Amino acid sequence: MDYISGLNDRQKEAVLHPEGPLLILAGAGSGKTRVLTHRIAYLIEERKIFPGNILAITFTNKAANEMKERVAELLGGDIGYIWMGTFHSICVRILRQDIDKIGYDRSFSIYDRDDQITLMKECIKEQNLNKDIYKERSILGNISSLKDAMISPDTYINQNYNDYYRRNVGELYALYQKKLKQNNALDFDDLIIKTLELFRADPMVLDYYQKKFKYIFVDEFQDTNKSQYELIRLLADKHKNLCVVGDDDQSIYKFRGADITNILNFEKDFPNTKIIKLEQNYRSTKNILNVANHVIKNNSERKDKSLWTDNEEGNLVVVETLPDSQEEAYFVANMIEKLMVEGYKPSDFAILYRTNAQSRTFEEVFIKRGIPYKIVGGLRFYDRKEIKDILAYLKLIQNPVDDISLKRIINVPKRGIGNATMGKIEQYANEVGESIYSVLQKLDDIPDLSTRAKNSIKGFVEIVNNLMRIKEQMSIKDFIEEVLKETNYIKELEKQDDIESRTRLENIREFISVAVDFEVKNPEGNLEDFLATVSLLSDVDKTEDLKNTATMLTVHSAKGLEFPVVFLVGMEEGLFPIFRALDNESELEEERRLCYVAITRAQKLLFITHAKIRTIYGNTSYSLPSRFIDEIPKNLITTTEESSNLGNNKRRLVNIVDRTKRRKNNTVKSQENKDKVQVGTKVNHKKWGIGTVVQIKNKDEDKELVIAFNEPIGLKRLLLSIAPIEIVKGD
Ligand SMILES: Nc1ncnc2c1ncn2[C@@H]1O[C@H](COP(=O)(O)OP(=O)(O)OP(=O)(O)O)[C@@H](O)[C@H]1O
Ligand SMILES: [Mg+2]
Repeated sequence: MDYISGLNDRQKEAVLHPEGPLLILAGAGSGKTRVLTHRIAYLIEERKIFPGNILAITFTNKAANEMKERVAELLGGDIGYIWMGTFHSICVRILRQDIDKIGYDRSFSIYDRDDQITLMKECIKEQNLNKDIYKERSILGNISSLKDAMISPDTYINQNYNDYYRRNVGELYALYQKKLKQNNALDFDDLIIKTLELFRADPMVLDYYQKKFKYIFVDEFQDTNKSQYELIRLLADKHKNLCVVGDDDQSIYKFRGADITNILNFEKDFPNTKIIKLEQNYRSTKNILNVANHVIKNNSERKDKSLWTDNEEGNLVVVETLPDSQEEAYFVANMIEKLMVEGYKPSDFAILYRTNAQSRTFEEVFIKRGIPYKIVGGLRFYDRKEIKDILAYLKLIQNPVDDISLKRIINVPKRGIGNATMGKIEQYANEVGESIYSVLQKLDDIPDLSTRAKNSIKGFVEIVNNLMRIKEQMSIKDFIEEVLKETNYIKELEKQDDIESRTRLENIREFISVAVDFEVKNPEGNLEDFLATVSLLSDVDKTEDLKNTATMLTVHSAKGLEFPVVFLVGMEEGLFPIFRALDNESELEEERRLCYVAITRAQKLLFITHAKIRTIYGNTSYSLPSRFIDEIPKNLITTTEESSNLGNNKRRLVNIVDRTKRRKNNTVKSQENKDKVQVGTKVNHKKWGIGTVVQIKNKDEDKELVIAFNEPIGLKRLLLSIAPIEIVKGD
């Protein structure tokens, strides 16, 4: 196959670049990722480079999957031995081999956000610090930045010895690390840091990977932080065949320590770097690109770039004002239905929003309308209780010193092992310096345990020991089913038999299908590999089969992707740009880059919407259109109404919004209908008016609803059976 036909001259030059460092700096949609994939294929096919000598890193799981697909397609098969993935997944692979050299067990657990929070809460308590001042989330944020900048707890404590607060943060950082180690666990930042530590501690290991990776590629280079940069710098140090591609206008992770100076350092660290700039955009219509250019040029901290396209002019960008977020969702749904009649497929559409919380309204409307959709990121599948429970069982079985996982499930389902009992056990474990699971094996040594508690614990230990014994003997799927059976997890849910428990069972089934899917894709993979993969499905980007569904995702997770039709929703001051950026110039510029990323995802059609009234988390407020909308010259935009008035054939497809404009609110009054109340249902209360159900809990035979009414009424708790409410029926 010919890997360079169909590329422009500059792109060809990059693909054919002989040896040595290569930096491709170019705007959105100019074919950076395409060059990268073509170069990989070219090296393998034409230059006969062994695929195992190639390492390619990108930012999200989804982008990594797309890259795999593109390369596999070019090679006419699969990607074979190429190492391709995110920074985190690559590091997990390295650490699984050799982390024992820096004192961890190779079966280490990977802690996600929730695990981290639990652990940090313990640290704050243990240090006797005031939890109103030391908030676990913000401390974890601090620690994460320190890790990115490769600052150790000791260094930080020494640097801030005279600052009471910071010194305590440093102490918490130290304790947190100690506890991670005790649990044989790593958080996401540690995956990078510990890999660096391993390379420093054991030059043989580093040497092995330096020799192995003769060619290294990094996509979205503008978003690598200091420690990630250090990692690739080390790996590329021997062969210096490092090819990085990036766009400073799309740098959107400054808050995570991504640093544009990496691009500058690059030329310093790798002398004789060949720099290639690409200026032709192949993705978007002239109108869309024009809009993007007009927005980004308001940033002062940027190198001027000219990005142009030969593509057709296309439709004007539609900017639509809607009364509230509900109407906004209906507008998008109607538009999608309309465009599907015109021949678009569900998978052509993306709904991009600034914050995950915005997806809820769209989901409800899409479900009602039967529009198939997937949520990337923020899909709380892996955050759901039942999934976390199963994962905790698996993690414990894999890594018995993982106290956090053990504590999560020792009494799930209920086994009569209460907090008091656990307190005694933990205290004893601390005293003797062993893991909880290990002291559970010798219950008689633990003081003050009741016989009843002991019996319950014995039962638990027996189950887990037994599972540990059989885990190698069956497939992952069978093993998970065995775990669910032996622990009575399924039985308890079946006994409960209500909507909640049925949903949970359904999610569990979905989880089992995740395992099946994993086994098909990784016939050699074991439980450990499976857990590593699942743990890496961070909420930034859950990989999913996105074929033939519309995609909902945050702008952050849309990086590098493209869609024929993009709806950029919630374009309001305080939402996008986000509230905290309103009075901070540099954060505002980051928001603008984010907006630029959003606009440049669109290939053919772009709709920008904003609502006049928005309710988020039960708070309703008036919103102004985003300043980014004002930055677009008026002659580049239209509204659906205007474009329908034009009667122009080309713009015909955007003119059927009239029916969105006024949906009638029929109120249906009937007791049976109350069964249909779900989270998100709009109800009319006799006294308080219209509100939205935001939470439903089972309460004895009844259900307790939490309903968000407009200010000043706010949140109210009501019992379903007696609440004087009626469902407000849309359409
Ligand atoms: N020479 C070319 N001829 C035709 N299409 C091209 C060419 N180069 C790139 N494309 C297409 O343009 C689109 C954008 O390319 P690609 O995703 O590689 O851009 P990018 O620079 O990586 O964008 P981003 O900055 O958003 O990551 C893709 O659909 C790609 O296939
Ligand atoms: Mg790209």
